[in-house]
Amino acid sequence: MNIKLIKSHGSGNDFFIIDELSNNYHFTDTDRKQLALALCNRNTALGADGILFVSASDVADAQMRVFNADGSEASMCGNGLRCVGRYVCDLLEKDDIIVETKKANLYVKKAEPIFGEIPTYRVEISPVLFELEKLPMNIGKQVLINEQVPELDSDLTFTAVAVPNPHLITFVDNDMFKSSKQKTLSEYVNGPNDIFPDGVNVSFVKFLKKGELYVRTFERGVGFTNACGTAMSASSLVSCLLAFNDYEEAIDVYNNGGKVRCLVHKQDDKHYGIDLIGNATYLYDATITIELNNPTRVTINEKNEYSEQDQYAQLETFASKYIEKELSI
Ligand SMILES: N[C@@H](CCC[C@H](N)C(=O)O)C(=O)O
Repeated sequence: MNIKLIKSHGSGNDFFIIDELSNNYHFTDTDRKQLALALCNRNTALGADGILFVSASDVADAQMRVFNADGSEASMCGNGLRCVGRYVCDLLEKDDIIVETKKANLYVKKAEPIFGEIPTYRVEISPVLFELEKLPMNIGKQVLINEQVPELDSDLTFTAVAVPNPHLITFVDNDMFKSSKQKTLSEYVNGPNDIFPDGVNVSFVKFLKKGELYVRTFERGVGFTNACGTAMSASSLVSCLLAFNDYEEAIDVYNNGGKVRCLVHKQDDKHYGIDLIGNATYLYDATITIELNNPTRVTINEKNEYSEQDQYAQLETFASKYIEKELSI
């Protein structure tokens, strides 16, 4: 069959958008999994961190489903939601929309750029859940905020939060980014283990100065990515909980693919909301031919490159120089 794709990215976290809303595709979940495994492979196919399937919704303007590169389905994707938000806003000729995701209907709005004239969207990250059973994380506790977990590491302190996909966050110093600790820990908690039976996204975070963080994430179902939107949102929230940053104040989050901005809202002692603001950049569109029952062979019939990445590259350069200076890496 022929499938139309748009290759997009948010902070260099890259995805194929497949529109099931306007095209007459009839995918099963096995097809979606197979498509993710086939198309996201960077050695044998076009390559991406995941696929964002856009479909009709009974309760919102559209529905987004996220499949990671390993074929697993995620409940949310912050960088992906900005890309889907742009796609659906353009399709419906609207400046703001509601997108149905696995666990919540989320507000998305076209926003003022945070760098140059780059297409920018603000997305709601919700719900925010600290109950460890929601991740799930099994360590015989109900919540974990800035505490040691001897089963995981003898020095680091961790916070666990679901937004609603699961995140394990630790604030570290510069040397930690040069060590292999994040890789070893992430591979352990994303392999067969009793603490995180469904795996978890693992972020190492550096507080740079008030209103600025650097976040590096090993994503469940993918590995190290340039950036993870929900991880940067969750890390911003944790930075407010730990009093590094302030609620309702902009937090610029640097990552290996650029920079986003987060705003953390404290509704009361138990309820929080986060806005994630950043680019939604299109790289190309393409039509491919693929057999769903033998998806290893992918033929690209047509590919049109967009020119907007040239402008985005200025933000990438700016962010990487800043990270190099601040972290000496
Ligand atoms: N890159 C995403 C998160 C994608 C899902 C994640 N790998 C998971 O399995 O939870 C983001 O920008 O939030």
